[in-house]
Amino acid sequence: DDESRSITIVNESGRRVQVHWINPDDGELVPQIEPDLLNGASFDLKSYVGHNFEVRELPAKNTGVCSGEDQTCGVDYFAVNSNHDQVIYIREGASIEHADSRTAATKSAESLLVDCKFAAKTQLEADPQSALSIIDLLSDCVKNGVADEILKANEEISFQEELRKSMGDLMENYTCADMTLNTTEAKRTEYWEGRKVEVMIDRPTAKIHLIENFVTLEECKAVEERAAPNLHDATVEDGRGGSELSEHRKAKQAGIKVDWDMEAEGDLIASLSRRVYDYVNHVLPFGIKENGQEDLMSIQYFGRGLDDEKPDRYMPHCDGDCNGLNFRTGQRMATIVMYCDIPEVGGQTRFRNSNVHVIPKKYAATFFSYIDPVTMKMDSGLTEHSGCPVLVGEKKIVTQWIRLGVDDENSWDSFNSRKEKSATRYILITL
Ligand SMILES: O=C(O)CCC(=O)C(=O)O
Ligand SMILES: [Fe+2]
Repeated sequence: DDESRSITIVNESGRRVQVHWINPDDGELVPQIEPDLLNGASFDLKSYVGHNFEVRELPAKNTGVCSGEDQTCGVDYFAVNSNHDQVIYIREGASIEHADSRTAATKSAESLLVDCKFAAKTQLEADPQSALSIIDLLSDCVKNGVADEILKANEEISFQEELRKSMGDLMENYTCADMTLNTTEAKRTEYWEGRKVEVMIDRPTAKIHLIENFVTLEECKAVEERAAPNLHDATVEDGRGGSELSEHRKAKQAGIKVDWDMEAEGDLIASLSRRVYDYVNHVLPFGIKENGQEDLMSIQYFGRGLDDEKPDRYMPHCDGDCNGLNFRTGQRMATIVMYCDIPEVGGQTRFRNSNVHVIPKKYAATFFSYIDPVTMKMDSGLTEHSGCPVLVGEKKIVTQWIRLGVDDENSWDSFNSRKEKSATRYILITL
């Protein structure tokens, strides 16, 4: 959980030491490594923020005494803090140096400043009147140093991200096929209007929530009835503003217009749709309205048996932009997938890059958003997701893709038809 930390303990004291956890209830010393930690050795300790430890030097085996001047054994203490990458260095006389992600960052900031300060001082000594240009010199020096550090960190993040994505890619078919895999454990549980909400991912640009009892049997029936006459093969964007059939997305679908005039009379579809926007507005500070939004979408996957080679499925994709760049007005930034019918085999919703695996639960919903409402930057892949192959039974979901920056005058299709216009031009040129 959020409070657990893995701590590396490195013994550089020149002696054997013993490491004890101090039980806060009775002060009892609980050994963490048996029989002791040899000089030059290290081990990883699983602990929690706030836990206290004692490190004690052990007497030398041959002399029976410790290294201190009066032959006393050195003792020191440390507490697990909330930073990551904590390393406890045990130095001479068992004195402790506690390093972590913050001290490492502070150290590199310090060493950066030392060089800049030196340059500024040299300049000041050469020309004591040049205060202004020294400020420039100093700030340029710091700016360049910080930029270099950020660049290095970002380079590392990109490298790790590539690794994680290629592993997710490789794992997709295995994890979909693994019927023993359960829904991933939540980070924490919340409640929304009496419904249990499991928070799976909570990052500035990416949130994934599972909400129980989001939709009712009656609402599911109402959607299914309205969808039935319009069900057709699902399509994907063809990259030129149009749409096309694809192995990427094999399912039936039908758009469902919400009759907002009927909301006051308690129309089932309108009240479901209202709940969708209420939830989005509960999580995100945009005050989203229904005007100009996409229709609700009924998506239905049909199982044709365990050895179907081309089962209904929805291959990994992002619903909106997931390139880490700025949000574009009128585009999607959140999705709610509601589960009406659950297949017997297959049909999990899977977020491969964040290792969130969801076994659909009847009437539950998966909410995810892919925008940082503060910086307006888009997610860079954590909300990429798929609908695993449906092999036995039927999976019927209702999806709402939620856009930002649409209204009656600028409805969602006006943002897409701009692309379609250029697609028409493209076709004319190729003809
Ligand atoms: O079928 C699923 O579980 C995922 C559906 C989906 O990706 C979508 O509707 O955008
Ligand atoms: Fe999707």
